[in-house]
Order: sequence, then structure tokens, then C-alpha cells
Amino acid sequence: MANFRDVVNYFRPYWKLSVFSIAASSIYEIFDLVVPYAIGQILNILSNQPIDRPLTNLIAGVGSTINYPVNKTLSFGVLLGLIFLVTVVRAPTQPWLSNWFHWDIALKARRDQNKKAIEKILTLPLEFYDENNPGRISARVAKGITNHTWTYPEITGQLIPKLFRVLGIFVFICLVEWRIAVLFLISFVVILSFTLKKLRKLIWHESRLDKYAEDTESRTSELITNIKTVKAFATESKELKRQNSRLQRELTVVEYRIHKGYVQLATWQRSLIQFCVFVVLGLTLAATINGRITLGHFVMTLTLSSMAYAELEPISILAEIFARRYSSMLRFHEFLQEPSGIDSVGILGKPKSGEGEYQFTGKLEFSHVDFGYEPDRKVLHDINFLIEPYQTVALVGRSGSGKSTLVKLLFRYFEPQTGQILIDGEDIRILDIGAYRRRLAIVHQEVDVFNGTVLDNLTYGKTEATLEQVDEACRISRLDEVIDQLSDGYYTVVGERGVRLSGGQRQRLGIARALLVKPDVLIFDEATSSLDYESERSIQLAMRDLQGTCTTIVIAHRLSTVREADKIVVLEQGRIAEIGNHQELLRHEGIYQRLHSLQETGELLR
Ligand SMILES: Nc1ncnc2c1ncn2[C@@H]1O[C@H](COP(=O)(O)OP(=O)(O)OP(=O)(O)O)[C@@H](O)[C@H]1O
Repeated sequence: MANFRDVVNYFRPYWKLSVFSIAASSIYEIFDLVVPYAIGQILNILSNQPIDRPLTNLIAGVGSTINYPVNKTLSFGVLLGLIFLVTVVRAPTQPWLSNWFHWDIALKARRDQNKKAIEKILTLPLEFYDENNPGRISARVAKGITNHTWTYPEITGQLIPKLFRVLGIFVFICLVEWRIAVLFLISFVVILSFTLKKLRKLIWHESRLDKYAEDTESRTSELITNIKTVKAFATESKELKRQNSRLQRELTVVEYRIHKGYVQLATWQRSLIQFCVFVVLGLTLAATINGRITLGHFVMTLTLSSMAYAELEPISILAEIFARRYSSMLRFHEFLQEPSGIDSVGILGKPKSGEGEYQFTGKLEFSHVDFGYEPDRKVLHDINFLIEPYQTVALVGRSGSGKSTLVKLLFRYFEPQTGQILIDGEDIRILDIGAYRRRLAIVHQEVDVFNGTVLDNLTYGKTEATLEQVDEACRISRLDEVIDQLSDGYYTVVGERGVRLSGGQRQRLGIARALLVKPDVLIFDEATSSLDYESERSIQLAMRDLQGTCTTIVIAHRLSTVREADKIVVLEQGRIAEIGNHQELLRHEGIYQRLHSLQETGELLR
């Protein structure tokens, strides 16, 4: 669980600068108090009353330094000089010594934390993305970082210095009449703690609101992603109604719990403040009439205490703003505290050219592998099979039999609960994960296309590829025919802001992209499913070309794709049911033979 300490630690790398800028801002706030104090003393001189001893000493010191007699003129001169110093002279330095640094720290921390968030996004385990959609994640990160960025200058540049100002006022009043000072302090603490108590409850409602808002944003983002399904099923009005009721729920919390709470708080606060100002006025007047304080001190005390009470409102507004943002800040830290995937160690390391990179023959062995996404529900049971270097092995079986899970284990997205996976005789768990994964390549059924040119997408895994290598990969994957038809060839922009590629075209792009990295193990996960028969046939021919250059694993429902494989592994409910080549399995007259005859008669496997 994230807490206040995490919010403070967000700015920790800049703590020295932070202490300096808070101190500078606080000193400037205290400088402001010199003005009413000096005016009070001027009033005393004008009404022939004594001035304070420290000031008398200061005036005498100045007189002897400049060799000038101590009189009213010198006293006015010193007091005006003081006022000039703390107002006119300080004015040009204040924005730099305080404001600049607050924003400097906030913006640098924003950069650092954005980097941390991106690192987290890159290293979170895949199951996190199964449970949280992109809208929810990006809203949480963006809101959390924005709120930290705005809050920092407000707290360090305003709230804390204002509290110091109040402390300074207390000291000044204490020097004049301690009884008034004590009353002032008690009333101040009472109002402030009352405010904080109320705010605590409001923070709870704010966090509820944040969760509701996340749900709404997450659904909106899903609607954008799945808009085709929404339109096809004509569920627009149903979706609108559902979102409307979510928005109504948010409004109820924000209006009747949060906003009303803040208005009630302001009502109480204002009444208490006015009452306290009135009491201080009465007490100060009584002290002046009784001759305990001078006229100058009367004016100064009233001015200072009004200044302090006037600060209560901005202080509580700042505290209120902080409260409104606090829960989203905590939710950002909770996101950062999500455990990274087992694969996170070393994954962000920069690939060094050649050094530390692997080269495998591609011999793979699954040895007694058991695995379940949940501890008590196994989806793979005692998987044992060997793939010799450069062999083509097909994984077939009904939907949900565990084919993709096997591949996820091979990529180390997850780890087997028992057993091991070996490559060239070495347990893949002891290998450097980044270097290991760079020797594998996979073509998924849904190929991701990044916003950029075709060439950017092709060379995603190997940016240094030569044009000849790119040409070769496109020729094998039959992407060259597609590129010939594009207006700017390799330089055509595709993806979000460019040309849309069809499913089959994307698959060819995915195949070319995988071929370019010249992997030791190449995996096709339903990679030809979007292709027409002719294209599929040409890819099969391409696969045949690849035979003998790398180990290939093919997951396919269409058995026509796998009949040429050296070995076919048939999975049934997470267990290996049969292993053999096409002819052997047909002769065996088991599951494969049954699936085969279903497809021969035109029925699909699923
Ligand atoms: N992230 C996950 N969390 C929990 N269970 C999962 C997850 N992914 C898959 N499963 C379960 O694991 C089992 C095997 O799924 P897997 O995706 O490996 O099957 P498959 O043979 O590749 O299926 P298909 O041919 O439909 O792609 C299924 O019962 C599925 O519900």
C-alpha cells in the first residue's frame, strides 16, 4: 500500500535543493512581517511613545557608524531603510531564489517519474495487462504525475512558507503581549486541526471518486478499442446508458459528499476565524486601554493577527487541493509498486554490440514441465519433448489445450512450476533474459504495427539491417508484392496515422520482421490464419525455405500448414497426447487423425 512517505520520496533526489528553496520562501514570508512591525514603531515615534529596545540599539548602532546624532530623523531613516530592504530590494530576488527552484524540482521529478512509469510499463508481467486495460493504466499514470507536479510548488512555495509566516507572527505578538499570542496560537491550532480532521474524511471520498472515474475512463477506452464490435451489435445506446449511470454515480459522490463537505468546512472555518479576529481585537484593545501595550503595538498586533487569520483561508484551500489530489498520487505509487515480471531483471539493459549475445543451435527440450496461471489450476501437465536443431515442430490441439502457454513459457513470460526448459542443454532461467529473447522471434496472429513507416516496422528488432536484408525478408514473406503497391514503398507511413494494412498484410509484415533478426528459434503462432489459401501456400513454401536455417515452431489450427513439419506434438487438455510426423500420426489413428479427417471434410478444428 502506498502512503504519504511515497509522495515525499517522489522528490527525494532533490531534497537539498528543496530544503534551500523552502527556507528561502519562508524567509521571504517572514520579511513581510517587518513592514507592519516598522509601521507600528513609526506610529510610536509619532505619538511620542517609546520604541522597542532592539530597534533603539539598532538606531544607536547606525548613528555611531555613520556619525549621526540619534534623533527622530535617524529613527525614521532606519525604519524606512528596513522597509525598503524587505520590499523593494527583495522583490527582484524572490522569483529566482524561491519560485524558480520549486518548479525546477517539480519538472525534473516529473521527468524522472515518467521514466520510472515507462520502465514499469515495460517490465510489468503480461497478466497485469490482462487485468488492466490501457485506458486505466494511462489515466492513472498521467493523473498521478500531473498532480505531483502541480502540488509540489504549491506545498513548498506556498503552504509551508505560509505556516512559517504564522509562526513568525506568533513570535512577534509574543514579544508584545504573550497572553494575546497564546490565544492566537490556540485558536489557530484549533481551526487548523478541525480543518485537517474534516479533510481526512474528504480524502476518503476523493479516493472513492478516483476509483469510479478510473472505471469510467477504462470503459471509455474499451469502447474506443472495441468500437467495431459495439457498432456491429448496435449496442451504442446500451453503452451510453451504462456510462451515464457511472457518471451519475460520480456526480453523486462529487456533489453530495465532496463538494458539500468542502462548503460545510468553509462555513465553519469562516465563522470561527471571524470570531477569533473579534476576540483578539477585544483583548488587544483592552491591553492598550490598560496601558500594557502602546498604540504602535496595538496597530501591529491587529495587523499581524489579521494577516495570520487571512492566511488560514489560503492554507486550507491549499490543503484542500492537496486532499483532492492525494488519492490519485497514492494510486500512481501503487502502480509503481506493482511487482515487475520475473523477466524484469536485466531486460532494460542496453544490448551491447556482440558482447554477451548468445548464438544457439536451437536445440530445445521441455523436461517434465508443469504450469498453471493459478497455483491450483494446472494448464500444462508433465510436458516432455525434444526439438533438434533446425527442426520444424508443430503444436496442434483444440482451443485451450495449452499451445500458446507453451510458447509463453519458452519466452519466459512465465516460469514452469516444476520441470525445466533447456536450450542447447542450458536451463533458460540461467540465461540473460534480454540476450536470450533476442535469439527468438515470434509472429503472432495479431501483428502489432507501430505508428511509423513500413521500414521502421520491419527493422523494429534489427534497426541496423541493410536494405538487401530487408528486401530478402520481404521476398520470403511475400510482403514485396504489398510494398510495390504502396505509394511510398518502404517509406509509406502505416499504423495509427497512416495507411491501414489488412490482416493478411500485417501478418506478412510480422513474418518479414521476424525473419530479419535471423533468430535461432522462430515461432509462428497462428501466423497464417488471416491469409487466403494462395498466400498461405506461399508462406508454407517460405517456411520450407527456412528449413535447415533455424529451429521453427508452428502453432496452427489448419493442419495443411503443419503436415510438412518434422514433428507434430498434439496437445489435449494440457497433456501431450501424441507425437510423430504427419504420416505416423495418421497411421496411429488417434486425435490427430480425427482432426485431420474433420478438416479434410471441410470442417474446422475449432
Ligand atoms: N493469462 C491467463 N490467465 C489465466 N488463464 C489463462 C491465461 N491464458 C490462458 N489461460 C488458460 O490456459 C489454458 C490454455 O490456454 P492457451 O492460450 O495456452 O491455449 P491454446 O491451445 O493456445 O488455445 P488457442 O488455440 O485458442 O489459442 C486455457 O484454459 C486458458 O483459459
